[in-house]
Amino acid sequence: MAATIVGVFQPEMQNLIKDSKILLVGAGGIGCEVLKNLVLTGFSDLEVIDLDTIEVSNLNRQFLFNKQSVGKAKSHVARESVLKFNPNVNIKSYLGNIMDQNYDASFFSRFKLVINALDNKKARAHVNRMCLSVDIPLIESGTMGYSGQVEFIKKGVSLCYECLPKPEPKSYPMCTIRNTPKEPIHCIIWAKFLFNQLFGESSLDDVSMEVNEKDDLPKISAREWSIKNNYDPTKMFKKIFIDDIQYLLNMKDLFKNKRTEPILMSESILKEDYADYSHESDLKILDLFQYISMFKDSIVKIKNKLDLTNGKNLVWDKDDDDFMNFIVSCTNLRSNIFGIPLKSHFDIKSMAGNIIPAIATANAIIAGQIVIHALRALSKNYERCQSVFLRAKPNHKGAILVKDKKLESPNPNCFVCSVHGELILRLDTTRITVRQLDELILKKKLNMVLPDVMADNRILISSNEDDELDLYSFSLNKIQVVHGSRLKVDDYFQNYSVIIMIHHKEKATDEQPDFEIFNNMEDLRKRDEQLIAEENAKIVQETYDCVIEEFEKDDYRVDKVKPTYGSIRNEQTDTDMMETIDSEHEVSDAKESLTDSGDQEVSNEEILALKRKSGNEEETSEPKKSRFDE
Ligand SMILES: Nc1ncnc2c1ncn2[C@@H]1O[C@H](COP(=O)(O)OP(=O)(O)OP(=O)(O)O)[C@@H](O)[C@H]1O
Ligand SMILES: [Zn+2]
Repeated sequence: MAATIVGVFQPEMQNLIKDSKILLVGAGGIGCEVLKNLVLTGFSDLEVIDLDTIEVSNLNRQFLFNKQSVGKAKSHVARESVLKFNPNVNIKSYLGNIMDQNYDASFFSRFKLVINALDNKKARAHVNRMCLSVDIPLIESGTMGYSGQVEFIKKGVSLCYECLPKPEPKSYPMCTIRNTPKEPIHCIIWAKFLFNQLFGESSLDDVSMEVNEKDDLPKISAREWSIKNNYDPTKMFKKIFIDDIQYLLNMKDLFKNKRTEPILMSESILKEDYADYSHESDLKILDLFQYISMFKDSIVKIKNKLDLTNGKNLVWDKDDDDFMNFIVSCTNLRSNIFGIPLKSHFDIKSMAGNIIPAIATANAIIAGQIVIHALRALSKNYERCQSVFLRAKPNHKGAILVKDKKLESPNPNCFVCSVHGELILRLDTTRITVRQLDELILKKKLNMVLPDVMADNRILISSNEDDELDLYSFSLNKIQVVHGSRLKVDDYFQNYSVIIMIHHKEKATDEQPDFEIFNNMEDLRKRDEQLIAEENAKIVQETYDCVIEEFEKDDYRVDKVKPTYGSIRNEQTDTDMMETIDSEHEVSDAKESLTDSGDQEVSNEEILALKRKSGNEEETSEPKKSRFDE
């Protein structure tokens, strides 16, 4: 179109536009906009792939779709819609996962340029590796609310998608999730782990206890127990919300230090009548009996879905109503037990799905910039393909679209695009099994699809189904993978190889991560320093808690310290001050001044110093959010 209008592009560019075959990965919010732009610019040889079908919730911004398209494949409908703008364009559409083996190196090498319009790290990292392997330029993009970003990736010329570490989403200590939740988000995360444990992919994050049905029989996992009991909803309710809680209550030390003890529900609740919830608004908080009914219904419906998969695992999806009902009911039932405020279906869905509203205008701006980058990349004007950022608020020059000064060169230590990729994997070799190495570390964390692993010329993991290795259930040390072992890992599908050096570290507590990955020894050392600092802060905190506990007991009652506090907060009542002290009690901070104080010898000056410190801490402890990824 535009390319055929004389004067819009130089003849050379017109030819490039006409002759370039482009692959678009993703036909969602950004993808629809990009497809329309490409066609209107005059590109006439396009392929588009998306694994999903159209949902009603897509219609507000994915304007190539309408009500009649709901349930149909995004890629096919997007193709049909843009053909109405220009029927002479050659567009091929695929309903499929770009990580599927059909889309191998020979598939990718047919294109002049690939454009990513995806919504998850895993697929982005995979396309990055495929494009590096066949040396095809890639344009990577993403939006989050009003912000967005376009990046150009070319082997040896620019940073690749994995050159720099990506911020990790905020994580919570596993023991808080399993044992001592304090906020609704802890219960939401617990409910998502529970979903995976009962119906999804196995992980290290199991939350429901193993079951010992008879003393003389070995314990079985909650998943095995559920299968044995045919996912009976009443038995499941009793196990998860009564027996598991009783188990926690038996752990005497768990609820010291002002942690809220869970309240055990009486088994008589199991006999209550069904409480309908089907006509309630998503914005309303329901009563306990409605959540019990919702829980039981969701178990039955999800079990039916599980039966249809022929033994495969279910993958949690916020847009599946039964999965969401499971999360909502589990979250609120657990919150109720731990005295945590309940949340509406709407709020829980936003938190569980990490939902930040998608903004059509942000997608449109980013899609426009993608096509500008595409024209520059095709004419090999790489130096002008520096990253462009859409800002939620204007910068000091009043601009919302800002670009980097120059195109960044590749990171020479990148474990993906550098010649000799190496990584250090720190884990407890006595606890991590070969299966966990394969599924959780290589596939889930390092985004591989079909890894093969060798150590000392022995094959440990094979992507070839005919190789019967059967080492999956062994821990790494049992197969002589120990501190100092070097694993050679290849993913021939991604044409990607990396050496993984094993660093053994005993996992002492539940709170420690199951494994950590470092690019080099320097990063590992820095992490150790950080851990030591955190450990010291914890010791100081415990000392502080002891001192305050004594202080609150008798001699140092609030009325006795009033004069000192009164001079700062003279508007406060005694009860206000009691609350102030309590809430500061919770703030974790390094309170060095108290490390060697005697129990009751704490002075008011020291308390004041602590108050100031905890104030500072609160200002800087804002969690950092990860951008553009689920
Ligand atoms: N591995 C993959 N292969 C092919 N397409 C993928 C893959 N992973 C994600 N996608 C597609 O990328 C698109 C991303 O678009 P977008 O971010 O607008 O998500 P959405 O699912 O349409 O919207 P929302 O997540 O907000 O409901 C989706 O259509 C999704 O199906
Ligand atoms: Zn790289």
